[in-house]
Amino acid sequence: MESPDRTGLNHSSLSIGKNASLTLATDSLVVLGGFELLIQYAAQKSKTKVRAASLKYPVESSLPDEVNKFINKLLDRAYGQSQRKKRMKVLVNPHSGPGGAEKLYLRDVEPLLKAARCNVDMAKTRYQGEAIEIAENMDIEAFDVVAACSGDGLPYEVFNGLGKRPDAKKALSKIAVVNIPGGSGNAMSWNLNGTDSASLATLAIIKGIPTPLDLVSVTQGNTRTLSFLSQSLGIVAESDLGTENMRWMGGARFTVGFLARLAKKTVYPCDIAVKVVIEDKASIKEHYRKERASHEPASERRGYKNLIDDDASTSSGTGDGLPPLRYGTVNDKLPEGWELVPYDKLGNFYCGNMAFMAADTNLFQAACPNDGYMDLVCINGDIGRLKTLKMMLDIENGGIFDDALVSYRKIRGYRIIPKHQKDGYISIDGERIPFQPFQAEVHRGLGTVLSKSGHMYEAPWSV
Ligand SMILES: Nc1ncnc2c1ncn2[C@@H]1O[C@H](COP(=O)(O)OP(=O)(O)OP(=O)(O)O)[C@@H](O)[C@H]1O
Repeated sequence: MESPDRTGLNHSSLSIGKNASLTLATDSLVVLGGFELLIQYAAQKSKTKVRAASLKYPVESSLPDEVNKFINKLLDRAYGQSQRKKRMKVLVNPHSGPGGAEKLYLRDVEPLLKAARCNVDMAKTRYQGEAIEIAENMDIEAFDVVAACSGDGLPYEVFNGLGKRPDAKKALSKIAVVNIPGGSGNAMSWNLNGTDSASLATLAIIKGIPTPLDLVSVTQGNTRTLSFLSQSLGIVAESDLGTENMRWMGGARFTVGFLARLAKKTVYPCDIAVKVVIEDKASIKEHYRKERASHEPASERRGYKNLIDDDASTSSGTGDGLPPLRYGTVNDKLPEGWELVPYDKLGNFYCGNMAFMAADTNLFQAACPNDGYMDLVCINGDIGRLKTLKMMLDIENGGIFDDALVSYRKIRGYRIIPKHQKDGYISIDGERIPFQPFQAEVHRGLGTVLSKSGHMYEAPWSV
């Protein structure tokens, strides 16, 4: 306590104008009376752009409690259940996208993160694979989020870096991996932020809700990698990976590549064994509706404890690293009950974990972030060009799920062995892997992302 001096004034208190004073309390500064209230917010500039803006109002109140209550209420409304002042490790791929992700970051992203008082630690990636190292070695206690300002390639590396740690399970559940779209393929952002606009995505992330995400282990040779988006073999993989020379086109390169290959009616013969869980489309619709209506807490959306399955008990494992593989690797003998079936006319094998594969490509209409299943689409390659073109249109208008020529299943694992073809394309999350047999299985809610809804994708076409 400070005692008044000879003038009779208390120096802990300073009058700063009409009805206003500053008071030094034991551990804080109490501002009484007239002062300014600063509100920083995202101003809508166009359909696809928001910008950081601020409003200042003089406040003439001698009741700081009243003002604080108002501020807290405002922030509650703005953030809901989302965490404020997120601590973010931001990785910018300077070579990403047609215009350069770095410029985009400085202009559209950073001012919003600052206005939201996020604690940002930004690094530019210097070479391919660096994001794996950064995620593998980061202090997970110091951050809530790793944000990749890039295409889908960098988030893929971040998941895999977190997966390499001895404390992988904890790291993957504590750190939310998000994408600020800056590449040419921004599927992750379409699914979770509902946009490929960098500024709108940043706003979605600032307000995002932690959401468990199923991750898929892919084994090939002696490697095990984590996939968060998709695995494909056939026309889609080829259209994506076989068109690197058309990168300047941006998203259109995919469609152009697809149409060029379609004209050839190519088939990609394979032997495939699948652990199917839901086989018919009516039951898949039922399952999807249940997921959409379910609001169980995030902690209940991880591991396999709720799944009724003969091999469920061994799935989560007790160690701190990645969960053990329930179905072994591609080098082991086929798991019990699996049967290799020849798909001699396969045109497209596409296994998805998210709903959108690109802008306007909501192929996996029944995909859910953490239902513990992968969605498998198989389409024959010999079905005729007109029908295939109709299918492409169906993807755009939400009719692909019900197309009788499309096989759609909810599965928990598979093995695929390409045959009668020396080389070809296999894509894991848009990255090319060798054209050799591989096996995949899903781990329920192993990873974490931020989403707008907290439990579903931002897809326009559900089932
Ligand atoms: N400085 C760098 N130089 C070269 N490659 C890099 C660099 N930083 C990151 N990369 C690599 O770039 C690849 C593409 O990453 P990104 O996440 O942007 O996905 P993308 O959608 O393929 O991007 P885009 O299609 O726009 O190039 C990743 O494999 C990543 O490791």
